[in-house]
Amino acid sequence: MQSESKEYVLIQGIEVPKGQPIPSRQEFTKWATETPETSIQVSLFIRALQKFYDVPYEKTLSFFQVAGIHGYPGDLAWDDSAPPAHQRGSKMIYCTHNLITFPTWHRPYMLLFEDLEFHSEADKKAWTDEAAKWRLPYWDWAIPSSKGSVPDLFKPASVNIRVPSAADGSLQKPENVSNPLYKYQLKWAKCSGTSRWGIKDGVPEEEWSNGINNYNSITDAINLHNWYGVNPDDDLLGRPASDLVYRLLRSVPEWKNFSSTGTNPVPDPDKLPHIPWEQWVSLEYLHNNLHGFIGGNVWADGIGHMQNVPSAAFDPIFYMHHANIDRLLALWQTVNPDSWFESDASPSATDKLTPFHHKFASGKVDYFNSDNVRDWTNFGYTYDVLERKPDETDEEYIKRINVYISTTYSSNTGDVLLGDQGKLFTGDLKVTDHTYDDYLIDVLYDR
Ligand SMILES: N[C@@H](CC1=CC(=O)C(=O)C=C1)C(=O)O
Repeated sequence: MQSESKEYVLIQGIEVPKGQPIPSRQEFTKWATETPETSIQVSLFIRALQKFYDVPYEKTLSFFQVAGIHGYPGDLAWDDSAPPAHQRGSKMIYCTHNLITFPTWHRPYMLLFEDLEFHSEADKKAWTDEAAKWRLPYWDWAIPSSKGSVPDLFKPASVNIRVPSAADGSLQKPENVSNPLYKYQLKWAKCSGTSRWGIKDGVPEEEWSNGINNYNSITDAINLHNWYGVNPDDDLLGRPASDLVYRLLRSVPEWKNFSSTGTNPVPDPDKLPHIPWEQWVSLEYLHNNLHGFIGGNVWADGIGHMQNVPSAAFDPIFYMHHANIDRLLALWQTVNPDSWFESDASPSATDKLTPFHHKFASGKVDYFNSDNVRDWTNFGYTYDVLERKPDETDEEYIKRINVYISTTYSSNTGDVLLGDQGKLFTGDLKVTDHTYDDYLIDVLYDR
């Protein structure tokens, strides 16, 4: 990305040197490791994010203004671009919700954040190799092994991070710094620190205005998966996040249904007849639920910035959540390679994704549109789980990704061959287009 005087901020994606593989965004929990103090990339990211926070808010590329693109302050044009055009409360904001451009608008937004982290880190010269490989980590809140817990690196107010090695190559004592992943703090406002499940009904403002986090409430919410809009008789309730990820990626093949709650509206749960989940579960629906689970969505127990569109992007966890939403989009695109906006769709695939500018190969500077961001690998990143094997055909690749989706997310879905539960065909038999792996025993013997 480059910023030129009197010209727009251009979102290009991090450049990959010719002949080098495209680096992958990694899963946050694994990436952060249990000992962040030995990781170069963690150190780079923490330092870069803190520097980003420290940019004065009047600057276009301050964290304050970049986070403000998503929702509030609202009404203001960012980077002298076209003004925001979507109504939220009494204000106009940029982010597209309830529209089929929900997934594609957030793609360049994450690229902008990734670019800014990459370009502003502190010790690039010393650690260039690691810096060149760094991409925005994603937090996979659905991965069954995490049991819904928030990765440790988000939790402490300060962290020990690695410093460059001594001249003889030995590791030096780590440096203790305040942790920018813990919260973002405005310098002037009363409601200054971001909270997760921290702001409660009736509790005096002084107690939460500095920011409060209740991680057990996030884990409980993710595990209780109290999805909104679901009829109590529906078999979706009581299922974990992994189950909804599995259903969405495997059983919602059309873009208009997959992309948005606008074109795939959540029905009134009390109205009969109940509409089967395949007809209303979307990426945006799953994403909305997680905003509530992460931010806090019960006034009596505590709410927080992530549950509210205008304030969500001020919590740094937003970017790891949205990298994961973009990964789910990329996984879905991989297994549904021909699905995209229909020709009469509204908004269309060529409608502009304001305020995000790009310099095209022709040299022209214009806003991105959804077609432009369809292939994410054009923007210098992919995902660890989507790395291709050499010599793999498209067909083998798609099959392998389908197997990855099934083996990672289908536990507890009630699918066929649930060997560990000794049950067969307990799944939703209305879904007919699945293929299933089966056992094959190959016996060789001497006659
Ligand atoms: N219930 C919220 C969920 C939500 C979605 C977001 O995109 C967000 O940033 C924050 C919260 C809404 O749709 O209004």
